Amino acid sequence: MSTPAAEHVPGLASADGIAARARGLTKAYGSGETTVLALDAVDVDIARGRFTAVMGPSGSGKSTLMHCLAGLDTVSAGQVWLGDTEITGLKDRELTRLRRDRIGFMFQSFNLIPTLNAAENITLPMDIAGQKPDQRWLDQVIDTLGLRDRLKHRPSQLSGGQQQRVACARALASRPELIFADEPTGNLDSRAGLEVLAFLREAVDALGQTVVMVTHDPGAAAHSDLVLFLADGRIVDEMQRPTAEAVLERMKQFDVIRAQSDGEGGGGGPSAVGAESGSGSGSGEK
Ligand SMILES: Nc1ncnc2c1ncn2[C@@H]1O[C@H](COP(=O)(O)OP(=O)(O)OP(=O)(O)O)[C@@H](O)[C@H]1O
Repeated sequence: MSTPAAEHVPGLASADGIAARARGLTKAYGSGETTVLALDAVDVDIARGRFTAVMGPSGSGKSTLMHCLAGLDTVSAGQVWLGDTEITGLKDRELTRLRRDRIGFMFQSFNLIPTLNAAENITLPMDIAGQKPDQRWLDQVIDTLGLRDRLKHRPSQLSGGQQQRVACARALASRPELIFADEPTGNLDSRAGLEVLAFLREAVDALGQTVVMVTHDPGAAAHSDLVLFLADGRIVDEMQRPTAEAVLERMKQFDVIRAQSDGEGGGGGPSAVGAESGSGSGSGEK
């Protein structure tokens, strides 16, 4: 599936064009000498109706950023909004409800319930919440994902790709404002991975969903509209209309900089990264 051109210019979208926003988002783990600064004053806007990928070296803060944006983790400083709702400062119960009602999640491990069939797995979060699915929407999701003839199958009777499609349908079922996908193709072979990426793309293009995906795979990132590059807890670059080759080239620069800073005895901070970057836009949140 081809990736359509991104019209969105990060940082310039109108307020209602932003699905999630962070300002000065800082997350430290531990205390004293063992403190790890996982996120260092990150400013980011996630555009509504777009597919955003988050990339960066291992330990750069990708999962932490996703968890803080999704209200799965508390922040040390800064503010996070989902739409117009500031989620920093919400109580646990309010956060749980907000996640349940407004966010969909897809993880590397599909997290399907083995004793439930595909249809039951898809609607489980809504059933638990006592919500009735919008049947027309659900039908559209099931047909878009090609799951119609698999609904009565249990996870063990489905291939890995089909299981991930069920997980994708489950994330979409309640028509959430925002879908977070953490390495959604990590456990799949390349063909099944491509299928899932095509469906996420379709969820954005045909169903108008907003997707944020953390990935290590330049080929996966190439399905997005915009790639945000993290290094040492900061967004150091971004690339619109990414191609796998351009993303790979950009990622190689991280390795070069890391090798250089290792050679110098460490200390190559984010400011050392990300000057020129091929197709990077150079604008927006840095
Ligand atoms: N619960 C935790 N306690 C202490 N440190 C943590 C915790 N979670 C993450 N970190 C640290 O925060 C930093 C960012 O971690 P994070 O998992 O967000 O990185 P990542 O980019 O997602 O990495 P990977 O690509 O390896 O999954 C790392 O240095 C990590 O060791």
